[in-house]
This record gives sequence, C-alpha cells and structure tokens, in this order.
Amino acid sequence: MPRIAEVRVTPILISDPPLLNVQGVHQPYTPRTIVEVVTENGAMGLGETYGDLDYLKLAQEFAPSLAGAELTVNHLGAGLLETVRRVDVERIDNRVQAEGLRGARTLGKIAASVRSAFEVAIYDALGHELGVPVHALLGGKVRDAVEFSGYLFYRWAEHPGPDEPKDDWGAALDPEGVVAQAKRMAADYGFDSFKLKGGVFEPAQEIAAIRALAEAFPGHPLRLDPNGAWTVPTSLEVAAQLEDVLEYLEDPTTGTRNMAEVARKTSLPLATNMCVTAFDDIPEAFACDAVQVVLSDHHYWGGLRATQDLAAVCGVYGVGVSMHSNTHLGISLAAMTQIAATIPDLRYACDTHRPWQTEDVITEPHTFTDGRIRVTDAPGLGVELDRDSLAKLHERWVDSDVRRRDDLAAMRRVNPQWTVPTW
Ligand SMILES: O=C([O-])C(=O)C[C@H](O)[C@@H](O)C(=O)[O-]
Ligand SMILES: [Mg+2]
Repeated sequence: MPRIAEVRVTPILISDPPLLNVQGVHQPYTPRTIVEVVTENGAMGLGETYGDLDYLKLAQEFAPSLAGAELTVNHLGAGLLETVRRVDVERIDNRVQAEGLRGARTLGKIAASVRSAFEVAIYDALGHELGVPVHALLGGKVRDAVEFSGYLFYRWAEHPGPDEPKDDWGAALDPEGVVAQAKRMAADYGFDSFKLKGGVFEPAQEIAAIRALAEAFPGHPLRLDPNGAWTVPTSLEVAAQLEDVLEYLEDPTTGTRNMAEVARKTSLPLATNMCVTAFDDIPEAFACDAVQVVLSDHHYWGGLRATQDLAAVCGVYGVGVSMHSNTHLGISLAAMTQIAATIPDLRYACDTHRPWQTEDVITEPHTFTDGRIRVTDAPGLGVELDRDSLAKLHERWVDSDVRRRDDLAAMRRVNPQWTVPTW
C-alpha cells in the first residue's frame, strides 16, 4: 500500500448569501475546512468538512498522526478517538448555533465530521494512485447521474453591512418571491423537485408559499423543512393542509417522540436530518416509526462508507434514504455525488446548496443538466484544487475573526431582540 507523506489542513471563509432559517440568517462569510492528503508517490487527495473552530482544532491535531500511515481508511476511527481524548475538550467551543439545524450537538458527530474529510481525501488520493474513480473503490456506481433538488430559501436581497458579499438573486419574502426563485432554479439548473426552507414565517405564510409552488409546478415533488420549528399540533395542521402536494415533510418538530406522534397521524412521510443523525439514534427512532426518510450528511455520519452502511440499515427497515446539504463547496459536492451514485435505493433527489455558492476551491465547479450531476469516471473525486482560490479564502480566514457559523448572531445584528421562534 502506498503511504501518506503529508497532510495539510486549511481553514477558509467562504461568502454566503443572506438565507433565512429558524435560527436566523446566514452570515456573510462561513468557515469550511479543506484537507489535502499527499502520498509518497505525489498523488493528492482532497476532503472538506465543517469549519467551525472545534472541527478545525480536531482536524489540525489529528492530521500529523497520518504522516507515514498507509493510504487506507480503516485506521481513521481509532486514531481520531485517540486525538479526541488528547484534545482538551474544555477548549472546544460549545455555543455553535447552526448546530440546531442538524440535530444534537455531540462530540461524536464532530469527530465523525472530521473523520469524513480525511476519509474522502484518502479515497480521492487512492483513486489517483490507481487511476480509478472513488465510486469504483466503494463498489461501483449504479447510476450515471445523480439527481438534485432545488433548495429554496426565504432571503434578503443583501446582507445588512457595507462591503459584504452580494449576489443577483434578490429578496424572496413571500409566495411570489419563492416561486420566482424556483423558476430561476428550474431554468438555470433544470431541477424538477423543490425544497423550501421553512420555520421563517408563520406556518400559514409557508403553506401559501407551498401552494403557490404547487400551482406554478403542478405534479412536481415538493418538500418543506422548518427545522423543527413547530409543535406537534402545528405540524399536524400543516401536514393536513399540504398532504396533497408534499412529497415529504422534513423535521416539522423536534425529538423522536414528537416526530413519531406526527408520523402516526399523517399520511405524509417525515424526513429528517435532525432527529436521526447518528447510528445510535436509529434503534429508538425506527422502532417507533418516527421517520420515513433519513437525509444523510456524509460529514456527520462519518464518511462515505458510513453513508453506505446507513443506506443498508435503512433498507432493512424500509426507511428511505437521501441527502441533505449544508453550505458546501465542490469537494463535498463531488463526494456527495460519488457516494450517491453507489446507493441502489436512492428514491429522492438530494439537496445541494451549490446554486447559492459564488466561490469554490475547485477549478471547475459542478454544473447541472436536468437537475442532475453526471457521475465522473475520472480518477478519485474527479476535481482539481484551485490553489489560488484556496490561498485567497484562507487569507480571508486569517484576516477575519469569524470562527464559526452562527445564524442567530447574524440575525441579532439586525434585530438585537431576536430569539428562535416556535409555532
Ligand atoms: O436540511 C437542512 O436542515 C439543512 O440543509 C440545514 C442547513 O443548515 C440549512 O438550514 C441552511 O443552510 O440554513
Ligand atoms: Mg433539514
């Protein structure tokens, strides 16, 4: 087996538009961590994960231990566990508000997210060593293209501060704005299905937005995701009103018990990237049929093989599997596409934030045809690092004091009284 010669971990800050969710609003810049694994033969592999300070610290502490190791992935778990024990957990910052959008915040999930960046980078490097795509290393693709869904957000036209990044999407704060956004996504990317990020306005307003989408796109699969903003009665009320047009309802409420109660009383499937977010969550949630679709995030599920394991477990229980997304760049999108290509029973189009990103660290950001990304057979992930861009985005990180994503703090810049709402 070739050995790893060098590992580099680079924190960056990327521009992010003012997208609204139940926590608040995306900050102008959000952190990501980029991992490079270089083999003794000069092959290189890339990985990407969350960039909040605790993830970064763990990645930085773990990286040196890989120098000289074999280019394989099975030793990653044990090595990382050792690092987790060594890192002073007290120093790990515990106030990351964005975590509320992806379920419980646990050290296990943080470690899994860090592991995933190294796992992906090792598979990428191995693919380059062997001249085969990552999907071949994972058993082979079962489809030539992966379908994605248009991820719609209520949003402001601009961030509130001067000299903050801008884009040309404009505001979307009512049903008309949401439909206009969906039309542009359909025209530019060919998406067939749409997910609206809810939990922003009163449920009645979000029901009206979904109704407007159903009218503009008759028969197209629609989803609504308020990130657990609703009580059980509100969830049931919304479900009753949208039963005829939603493909699934995503995390209407929080907690296994509440989700199970909603699931028992609606015919709509419930999807989640908040209720079942780790293997430990599965026994209880599946036993009470709390969720019908698990939306994986290969970062916090622990990597590409873990995502395949998740799909296998879901298959046994008749639970659907698909993918949620979080502000990501092209390395993670390449990884998502490669892993999605290997999962036989992928019944739903995956989420992606790609249309919202104006920057990337790969030389050729992905394009969509008919809402799909072609599964490349090029070696590794099939993407190339844009060194200039990485350096520029790292410099931004060095010059800034933003060290975590914090949608609540970003909203409080505009509304100091802001608290996370529940309906
Ligand atoms: O499906 C989800 O809940 C997400 O994609 C989580 C994200 O963080 C989303 O809420 C966002 O970008 O605001
Ligand atoms: Mg979600």
